[in-house]
Amino acid sequence: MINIKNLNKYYGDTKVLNNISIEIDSGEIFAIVGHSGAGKSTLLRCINGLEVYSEGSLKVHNKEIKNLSKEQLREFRKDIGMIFQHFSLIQRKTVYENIALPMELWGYEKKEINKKVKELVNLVGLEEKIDVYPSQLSGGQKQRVAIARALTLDPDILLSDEATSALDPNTTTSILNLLKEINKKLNITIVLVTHEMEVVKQIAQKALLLEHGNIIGLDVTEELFLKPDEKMKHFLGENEVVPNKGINIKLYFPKDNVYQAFITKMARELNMDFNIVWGKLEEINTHIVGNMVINIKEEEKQKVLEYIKEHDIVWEVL
Ligand SMILES: Nc1ncnc2c1ncn2[C@@H]1O[C@H](COP(=O)(O)OP(=O)(O)OP(=O)(O)O)[C@@H](O)[C@H]1O
Repeated sequence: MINIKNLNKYYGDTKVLNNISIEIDSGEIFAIVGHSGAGKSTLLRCINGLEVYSEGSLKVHNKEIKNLSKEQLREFRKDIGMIFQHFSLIQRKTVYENIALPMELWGYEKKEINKKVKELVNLVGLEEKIDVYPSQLSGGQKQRVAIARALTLDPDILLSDEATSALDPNTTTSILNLLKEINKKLNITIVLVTHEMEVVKQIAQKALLLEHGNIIGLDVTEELFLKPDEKMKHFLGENEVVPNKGINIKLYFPKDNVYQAFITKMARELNMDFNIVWGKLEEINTHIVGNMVINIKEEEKQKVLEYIKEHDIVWEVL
């Protein structure tokens, strides 16, 4: 649905996106992750034609965005909703009027607007706030209004630029749950930009890691977190401190694997003790994944590795 190939973008002489190639499938929730200044927003804005890219190709529904005329671009943007960190609501308009705005601008009839706004207000759970002004809403409620407004023209893509960055963790979770619901119910592809790993873990099926305009990771979310490479570890700020005596083995537990049972069973069946020196379990996309570092004696290395291999566990010796 969105195909980006060898994309480069410069601001003046500065290259801010370097050789970006990604494919985003229809119905996917795709995260673009990176620290401040990595180029996330620029990439997102290239997708809806708000920024022009210097080199390479960016196709949405097989249309090369840089070849679209002004009029075509206007039509194209109708199919793309966008939400922002600071909601961008109009303060002197009510919730109803804010949501109705895109349809009014496109000249829809009042009756049709009314039907759609009511439907969307219901979807985002703000029926009781329909006639209030943004100043009377919490941050989470404001973002709900912005989401409803982004959906009025029935887009098939929703772009989200740090939409939860101004919200507390509980409100963030409720907004992410709403986005997941919208993704499923309306089959909308969601591309979201964030600097928060928690957001990626909670919602994204695939993620792209950007650093200084370069791709440093691109994978299914579970894979990225399950077995992070050196760049990813650096990115996450993880430093594993392990004993310098004996052998340290890191075990990766993919989804659906019963990690605790494996560890205790291995100890029992091999009749040996080992230390768990490091471990982390997390929920990613509603699956429990994690990794654990065990420390064993040099002479036990072979039998432990044989056991691990038999049980189809991903591992590495540190
Ligand atoms: N209009 C512009 N003109 C010149 N340079 C720009 C412009 N917009 C962004 N930049 C630069 O491009 C780089 C990427 O910016 P971008 O906003 O895409 O990063 P980001 O990852 O979204 O960061 P943040 O989360 O801080 O917004 C930065 O170095 C930024 O200073």
